Amino acid sequence: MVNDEGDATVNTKLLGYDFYRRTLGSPRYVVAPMVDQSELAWRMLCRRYGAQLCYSPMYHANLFAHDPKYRKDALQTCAEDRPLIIQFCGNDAEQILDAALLAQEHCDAVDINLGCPQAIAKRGHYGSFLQDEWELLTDIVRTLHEKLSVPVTCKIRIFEDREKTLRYAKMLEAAGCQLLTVHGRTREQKGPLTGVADWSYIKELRQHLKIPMFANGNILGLEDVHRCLDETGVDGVMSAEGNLHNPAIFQGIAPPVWQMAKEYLEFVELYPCPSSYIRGHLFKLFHHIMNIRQNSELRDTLATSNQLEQFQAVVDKVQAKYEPYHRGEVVYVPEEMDATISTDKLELNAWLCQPYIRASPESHRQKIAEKELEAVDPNRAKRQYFDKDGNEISRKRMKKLRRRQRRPNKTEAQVHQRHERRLQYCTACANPQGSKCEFNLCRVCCKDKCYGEDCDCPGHGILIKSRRAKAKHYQEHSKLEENSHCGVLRENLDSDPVPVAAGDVP
Ligand SMILES: Cc1cc2nc3c(=O)[nH]c(=O)nc-3n(C[C@H](O)[C@H](O)[C@H](O)COP(=O)(O)O)c2cc1C
Repeated sequence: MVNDEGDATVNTKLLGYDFYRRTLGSPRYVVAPMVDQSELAWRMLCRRYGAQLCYSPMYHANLFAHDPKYRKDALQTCAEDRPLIIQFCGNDAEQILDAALLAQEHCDAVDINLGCPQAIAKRGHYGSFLQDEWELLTDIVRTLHEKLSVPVTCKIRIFEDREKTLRYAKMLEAAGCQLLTVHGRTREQKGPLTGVADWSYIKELRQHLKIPMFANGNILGLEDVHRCLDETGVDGVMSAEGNLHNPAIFQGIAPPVWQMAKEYLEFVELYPCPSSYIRGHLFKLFHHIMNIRQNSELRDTLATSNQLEQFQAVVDKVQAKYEPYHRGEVVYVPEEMDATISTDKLELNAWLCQPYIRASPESHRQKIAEKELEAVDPNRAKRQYFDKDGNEISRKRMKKLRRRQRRPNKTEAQVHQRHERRLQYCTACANPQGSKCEFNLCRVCCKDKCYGEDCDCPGHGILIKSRRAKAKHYQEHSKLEENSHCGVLRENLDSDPVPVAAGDVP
């Protein structure tokens, strides 16, 4: 394993698919590296519920190499915590190597984080902010590949440019990367602009690379995992947010949140971790419950808890309140959501582990636009809505689009495709066109046209011309009947009032 100079040689370690199959055991279900969230206690819970490989949170190579306390906390693991990949960030080959040499006997591979898009990564010059420094990356990956006794792996984001993404991945493979995780989003897709990951890039890389690959992004349930495996041809699928909301995601079940929380806290008793991690996990698990207006006190209690007993008490309260509904002993009347937190009105089955569906980047842009307009003209802002192409649309239409985007298991492309199929714009304004309109207009413009040009649109049910003709007919043929019919006529017209102009019905 180790040569005369103390260096591990590449000849003695398993590489590529041998490493994937024999060392890792061909995992398909992978828990992502998550700062402050993929700690030992959580990993153990996930393994119990079907995770076949876990990543550690990302560690700073420099701190790990030089701060014994940081390293001791980071290396918290146990015999059952395998297979395990430990992830580092850094921008210096020797520094990362120093850290990795100290970690290698506690894990099955060392991963380099090349995907982090956060401002802190920009300041520290690591993660996705290295994705244009191919010489440096070659140096880092090659050094680890040559000097470690375990394989080196990488986690990347895509470039918008497909061809560049492929060259990037090939460069890492050529430098010695033995397994590549591809997060199908660009560096710019983060925070409220996260949006949907594009698996087609991952599929393309899979067709050109020889090393094993994991796909990451858009995994909200087990059906997504299998769809992703089928669509991209990758070897495994990695989940982060979906896993935090449902640690049993890889078993395709939705257990009650208190069950997962209790089991997690039992692992925390065995493998302690900072209270901030625990709070983070419980807030994620209880996301849907904590959004309910009546639970605001519970939310405050959890926010200020920092002892294991306090966390257990919160879990007990959640269980006491929701278990009778879960058992069917009491009929659940959906509760009202806190409007300051969620745009949904009611929450259904909030006590079951379920994914959190992020708002789309379009609705985020919409909110920003509304705020900006509000600042200029408070009355106008409330009336302005835009679709993803920037066209102004009605409030009703906007609500419909938002509802569609919140529907689980639909990629943005699918939602958009359906929307495109049905949605044509009015030729006179940016509102949606009536699907049967004679003049390719929205209802309002169509009505204006029919009034102004004395015509009918049966598609919209706007029959101005016919009604006026009918009115004239009555006027001309029965002076006597006119008054009695006029009332009926008016009644008929009320649903679609025709302005009474000179020469029209009096
Ligand atoms: C709480 C949290 C912490 C994360 N920490 C890391 C990390 O340490 N290293 C890393 O490469 N990615 C990290 N990520 C990104 C995820 O690994 C993953 O790439 C991203 O969330 C997309 O996957 P998802 O759609 O399944 O959430 C983190 C994500 C979350 C939500």
